[in-house]
Amino acid sequence: MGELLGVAVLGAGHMGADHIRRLDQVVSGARVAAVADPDAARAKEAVAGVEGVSVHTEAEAALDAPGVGAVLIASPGPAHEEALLAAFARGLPVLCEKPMVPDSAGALRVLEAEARLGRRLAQIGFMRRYDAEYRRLKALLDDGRLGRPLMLHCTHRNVSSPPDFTSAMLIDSSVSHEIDAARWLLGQELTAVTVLRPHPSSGAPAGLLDPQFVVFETDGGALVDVEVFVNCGFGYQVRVEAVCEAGSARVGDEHGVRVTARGSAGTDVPQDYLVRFADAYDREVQDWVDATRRGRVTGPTAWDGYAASVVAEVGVRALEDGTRVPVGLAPRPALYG
Ligand SMILES: NC(=O)c1ccc[n+]([C@@H]2O[C@H](COP(=O)([O-])OP(=O)(O)OC[C@H]3O[C@@H](n4cnc5c(N)ncnc54)[C@H](O)[C@@H]3O)[C@@H](O)[C@H]2O)c1
Ligand SMILES: O[C@H]1[C@H](O)[C@@H](O)[C@H](O)[C@@H](O)[C@H]1O
Repeated sequence: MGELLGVAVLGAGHMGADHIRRLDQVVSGARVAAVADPDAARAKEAVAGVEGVSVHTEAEAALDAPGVGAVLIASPGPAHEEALLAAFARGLPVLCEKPMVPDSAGALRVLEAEARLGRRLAQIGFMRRYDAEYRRLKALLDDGRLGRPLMLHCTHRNVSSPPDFTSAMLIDSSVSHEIDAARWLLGQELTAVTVLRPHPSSGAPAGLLDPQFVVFETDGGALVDVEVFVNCGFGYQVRVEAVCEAGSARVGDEHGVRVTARGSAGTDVPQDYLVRFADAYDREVQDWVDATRRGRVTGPTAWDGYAASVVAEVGVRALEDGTRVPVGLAPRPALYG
C-alpha cells in the first residue's frame, strides 16, 4: 500500500527514542522523517543509524520538514498543547503520548480546537487499550457474561520514580492510565475522587507522598480503587480485577514464563513499562500508522484525553485537600458522540 508515512517525532527522551526504534524497526508502513528535541545531542543519538531523517531543535521546524505526513508527540506533558495545536494548524494526524495536556484548561483548548476543525486528527497514547490482557478483559465485560461490573481494584507499581517526580504526578502521570482504563473498561465517566495515603514508604524520596490510595466513583454507580506506589523497589506491576455481579476477572498477575525449580516457582517481574507494555506500544503505533495511511483516526480521542486531564486535576485537589472532590466535565462536542 503506497508510500511510507513520514513521521515527525517530537521529543527524543525515553519514550521518543523507543518510538523512533519502533517506527524504524518494528512497525510497517512508516518511517521517521524528522525529529525535534531542544537537546540536539539526544535527538542525534536517538536517530543514529536511521536513514533520511532531519534533526531539529524546534518542534515546528520538524513539522514543516520535507516528507512529514504525521506527528508523534513524546515531549513532556506541558509541551503537548502547543505541539497539538501546531499539528492541527497543518492538518497533520497526531499520536500524542499521555497526558494529552496536563492541565484541564489547556486540554479543553485542544478539544475545542479539534472540534472546530470538525474532524479528528489526534489519537492519545493510552496504550493499555492495546494490551492483549486488557483487551480480553474489555471483551469479557462487554459480552455481559460476568454481569454488571461493581468494582475495579487496580494496582500500579513502579520500581522507582524519576528524580523530578512530585506527589501530584502519582495521580496526573501514573494514575492517568487507570483513569483512562476505567472509563474504557466500564464505558462510564468518573464523577468524584477521594485520595487516602498511608505513611509514606521509607523507600520513597523525602517529601514524596508515596504510596497513595485513590478511589473513583462513576456515573454508572461503580467504584474504582487504585493503589499507586512508584518507589516499590521490586518491580513494575500493573493489575486490575473487575468484580461483577456474576463473576470476577483479573489481569496482570504474571507476565512471562513460569519456571518451577529447586522447590520454588515463579516468573521474572518486569522492571519497567517499556518491557511490560512492549507489545501494547507496538500494536498502538501499528494501528495508528495503518489508520493514518487509510485517512482514518481511531483509538483514544481528544475527549478521552480531556476527561483524563480533568479527573487527574480533581484527583490532585483531592490529595491536597484530603476530601472527596466531584468531577465536572464540559459538554461533550458532537464530534466525539
Ligand atoms: N505511555 C506510557 O506508558 C509512557 C511512559 C513514559 C512516558 N510517557 C509520556 O511520554 C512523554 C515523554 O516522557 P519521557 O519519559 O520520554 O520523558 P523524557 O524526559 O525522557 O524525554 C522528553 C524529551 O523531550 C524533550 N523536549 C522538551 N521540550 C520539548 C519540546 N517542546 N519539543 C520537543 N522535545 C522536547 C526533552 O529534551 C527530552 O529529551 C510524557 O508525556 C510522558 O508522560 C508515556
Ligand atoms: O510516565 C510514566 C508512564 O506513563 C508509565 O506507564 C507509568 O507506569 C508511570 O508511573 C508514569 O510515570
